[in-house]
Amino acid sequence: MARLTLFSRYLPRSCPRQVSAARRYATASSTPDGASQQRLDNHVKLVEVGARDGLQNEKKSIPLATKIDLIERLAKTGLSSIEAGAFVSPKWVPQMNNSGEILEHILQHDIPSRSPLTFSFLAPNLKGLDSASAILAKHPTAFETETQRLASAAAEGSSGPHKPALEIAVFAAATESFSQKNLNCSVATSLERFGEVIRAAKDADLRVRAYISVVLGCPFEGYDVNPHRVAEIATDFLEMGADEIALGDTTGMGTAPRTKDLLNCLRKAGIRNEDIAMHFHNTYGQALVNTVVALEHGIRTFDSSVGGLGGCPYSPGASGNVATEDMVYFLESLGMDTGVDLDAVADIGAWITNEVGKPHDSSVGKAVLAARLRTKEEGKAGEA
Ligand SMILES: CC(C)(COP(=O)([O-])OP(=O)([O-])OC[C@H]1O[C@@H](n2cnc3c(N)ncnc32)[C@H](O)[C@@H]1OP(=O)([O-])[O-])[C@@H](O)C(=O)NCCC(=O)NCCSC(=O)C[C@@](C)(O)CC(=O)[O-]
Repeated sequence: MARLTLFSRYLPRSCPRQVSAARRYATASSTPDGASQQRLDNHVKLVEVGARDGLQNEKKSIPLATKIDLIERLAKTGLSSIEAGAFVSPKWVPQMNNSGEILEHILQHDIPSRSPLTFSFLAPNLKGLDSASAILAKHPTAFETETQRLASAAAEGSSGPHKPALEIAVFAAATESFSQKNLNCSVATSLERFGEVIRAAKDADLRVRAYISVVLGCPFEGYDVNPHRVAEIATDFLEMGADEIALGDTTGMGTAPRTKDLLNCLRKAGIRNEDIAMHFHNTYGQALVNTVVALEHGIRTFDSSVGGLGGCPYSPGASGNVATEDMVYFLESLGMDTGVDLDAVADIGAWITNEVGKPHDSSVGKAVLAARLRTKEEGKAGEA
């Protein structure tokens, strides 16, 4: 395993309060015998969120064909988890309005990929889950349930074509102000609704991801987000049956010391690293530094967005998620294995940012493409 010592001398502040140690939950990341499935070695799982988080704020309607093309291109790069859409109110997020057609497409076509795929869709309430479930019901054998996905993953040498697995994602906030703006309700009300969604999704044997937004800074309440509140919400989600907690640094306000503090708080609350994913936005350019902190802590699942697509409607000037290209290059330079083809992702980043008319926001992506062009030109000059 790669040795990461950059922040090993950093001493976190003490965590003054813990959530009840008596709380109990078992997530689907546990095998029946209790052994953790996640390999805490040098493998890092990247969750590609460009097609949902990356595109949801675009004002101009992006054609369905472009979204499907993006998802299919990403699937060929070695990325195994792809967030593909959101069953949210079209009045709130019009760009996600054709998520049902995207799900239909995924279920009706064999999407070529290097590894078994999981596609994730957001659902803010039972109405959203019902819309997704109605489509799944039309194609009951076209996808793997969570039980089937775990069995396939456990099967030695399982190769050949795989049906995709489906995941439902719910999303609460760590602050009341953000919850009101994003979900039009309090955190407590949102958790009640998400409890219903999670129960129904688990009854349908679907994997559930639970986001908590603004964990390291809120556009309305500032930097001082209470890490204990984050730990409480994460614990609530796990008790409801969520399989994974995705910690959203929505505004990119997170810093290395506060990332460390937050993760220590979650650890003291009994939340396991293998149940946590980090979702960093790069607005302040801190995403890779915070990634090192999380890696040192033992986290091995990170979200990213091809080309650095994205933004936050409530954070003026917010840039997108950390770019997938930057994450692949950075993680592999540390000796970690992502399984993702950097060249292929760099091509997709250039293509989709051009399609959407956004600046290409991946330093690594641009550098890879420039280096490739230079090599080609030198080759031509050599031949002449
Ligand atoms: C939660 C609500 C619906 C409440 O919105 P509301 O207005 O309070 O709810 P409502 O129940 O009064 O519904 C309003 C209208 O929306 C419809 N509606 C209601 N639900 C649905 C649904 N599921 N699908 C389709 N339509 C729906 C409903 O039928 C109704 O239509 P009308 O009767 O007026 O014609 C709304 O606030 C909403 O959709 N919010 C989602 C906002 C969103 O998608 N934000 C972005 C995702 S979160 C994120 O990006 C952060 C993350 C995850 O990336 C991590 C990070 O970076 O932090």
